Amino acid sequence: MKATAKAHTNIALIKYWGKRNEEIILPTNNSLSLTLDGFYTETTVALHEDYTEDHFILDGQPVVGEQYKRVTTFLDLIRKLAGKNIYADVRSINNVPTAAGFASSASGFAALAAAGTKAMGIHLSEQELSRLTRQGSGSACRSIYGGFAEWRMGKENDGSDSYAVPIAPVEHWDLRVAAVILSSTMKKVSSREGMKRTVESSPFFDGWVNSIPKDLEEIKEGIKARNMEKVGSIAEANCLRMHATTLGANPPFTYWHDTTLTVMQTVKQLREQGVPAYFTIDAGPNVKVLYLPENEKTVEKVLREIPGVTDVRLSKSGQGVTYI
Ligand SMILES: O=C(O)C[C@@](O)(CF)CCOP(=O)(O)OP(=O)(O)O
Repeated sequence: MKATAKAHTNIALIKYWGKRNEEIILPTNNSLSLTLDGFYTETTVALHEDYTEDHFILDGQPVVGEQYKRVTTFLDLIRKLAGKNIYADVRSINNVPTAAGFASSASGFAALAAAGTKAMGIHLSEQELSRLTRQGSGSACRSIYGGFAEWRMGKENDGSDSYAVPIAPVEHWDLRVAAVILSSTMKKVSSREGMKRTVESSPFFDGWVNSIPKDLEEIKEGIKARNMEKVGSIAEANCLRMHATTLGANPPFTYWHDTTLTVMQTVKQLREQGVPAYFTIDAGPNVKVLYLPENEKTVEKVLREIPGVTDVRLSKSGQGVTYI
């Protein structure tokens, strides 16, 4: 059996930052994201009776090591669900500028979960697919849906109630995102390592977690009302609170470098000039800027002129996972 699926990456407006369970990936807080049209992964899973292990080709290159291990471990979950001990040839094409700091693992694991379950003959609801995808990479569970999605952390220890739910479809609001790509040679602390260190050692972590419920409630009201100022300011403040936790970790760290700060200041200047733009930053130096369609030309021009910016990639909100 063979199946192909396409999934888009997503940008968190309320960040997932902290795990309460590393093994099955359970978070310390709810999160909320916007699925993006511009960046996606297409994955084909083909089952082979004669294989004794999985084969994984990413953008034409065989994958080995840690990345291979994460994929084959994830496929074990699907094999267990299907009650089949069969291996697969997995081929993924990433249309995600990994340099853009987008978690290509988000679109990658969502596409893999969809193609893998279909190839194995398992029919999951979107909620069940999101719950499975979560165990590949937390943020990926939100990419099952298009538009705005919320990952509910759940209360159970087995993860049975930890999955994403749709908040508003793509058609609800044409909110745009510009991925500002910076030339960065910084050694990155992975989101997984960064979260772990922060949870374990940052005195600011509890303040971060306690701030989420109010942020989440208010940003959902803002999305419903298509209120750019409300959604943008909450997203920006939430991102700053997330990154504040890293400064308090032991050893302290930050994902930002000089150009990151310049972009943040430029976004604030755009607002002072009457252009509603807001930034958010994930586990890397790159900045994502939220803006409205009517301001696209101004926003792109201003961002491209910032020294140290190597590219600006524009995206609309995108669809959830689809089968090709
Ligand atoms: O996307 C967000 O909510 C915020 C972040 O991007 C960081 F800012 C976290 C992404 O974490 P992920 O790569 O999903 O971790 P995994 O579960 O260890 O694979």
